[in-house]
Amino acid sequence: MSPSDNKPVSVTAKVRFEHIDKTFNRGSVNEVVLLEDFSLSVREGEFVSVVGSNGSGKTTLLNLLCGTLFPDEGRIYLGELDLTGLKDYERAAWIGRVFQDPARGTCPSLTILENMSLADNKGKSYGLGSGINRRRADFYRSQLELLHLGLEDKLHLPVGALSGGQRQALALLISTLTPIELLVLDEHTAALDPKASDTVMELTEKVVREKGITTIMVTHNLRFAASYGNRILMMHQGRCVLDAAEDEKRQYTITDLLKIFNEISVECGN
Ligand SMILES: Nc1ncnc2c1ncn2[C@@H]1O[C@H](COP(=O)(O)OP(=O)(O)OP(=O)(O)O)[C@@H](O)[C@H]1O
Repeated sequence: MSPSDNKPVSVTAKVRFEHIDKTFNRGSVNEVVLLEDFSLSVREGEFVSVVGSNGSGKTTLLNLLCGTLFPDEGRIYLGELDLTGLKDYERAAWIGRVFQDPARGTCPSLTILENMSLADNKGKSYGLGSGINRRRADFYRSQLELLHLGLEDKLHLPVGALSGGQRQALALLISTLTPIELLVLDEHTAALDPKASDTVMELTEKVVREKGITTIMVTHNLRFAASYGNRILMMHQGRCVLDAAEDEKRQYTITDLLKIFNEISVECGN
């Protein structure tokens, strides 16, 4: 099935997790009962930051959303589209994901132009002769200019020659090159130095705002979670222990978030 066969009738990007159960290694000594009757709804255009303790289930939520994991029970929707049984590649036309490792979003041996051409063809059927779309080079240059990193003059440079920050900025751009409905950011600044992570975070907000993409960002950086986006979720042991949006979210300082985080950890004996 090609993704276009299953395009949602509505273009709303509202995400719904409905009554999700997820247990890893069921029946073994390593069994982890992570999600039980977990439900969550994200409105179209929301930029949600997800924070929480190690092992609280943040990445699992993203994996369930992107189709690299499947729930034991429950359903996951993107707008009207039931994603639950779709494989990751079947969801790729609608969902862009940027990973923690800058090496995962781009191919180092290919040039910036080649990487962008590949991303441009995401979700389309390939025929002989497709590949680098040189007529799109001007469009790629205009997109790269948005980053203000000078990459528009380096279209023929192999991506492996870029710094981690430049590469992550490119991965962000590439993941949003085609008109996706949901952007998933999986600790995408965690491997960068403080300056590069600030730059990538500023670019993230710019790209998300300009393209109006519904975004879910997992981060351990409470400063980013407090400063960016319009909703914050704090996860602990497979549950949302804090969910604040808009004005309520703006009331939370980093100190408040840290306090809640520490209180929850102490309550649970961590
Ligand atoms: N594929 C898997 N197989 C077995 N257990 C898993 C798998 N994926 C996640 N888990 C377990 O589920 C729990 C939640 O993991 P998850 O990676 O979602 O947490 P997280 O909140 O993203 O943590 P971190 O902040 O450390 O990245 C952990 O106990 C983890 O070991």
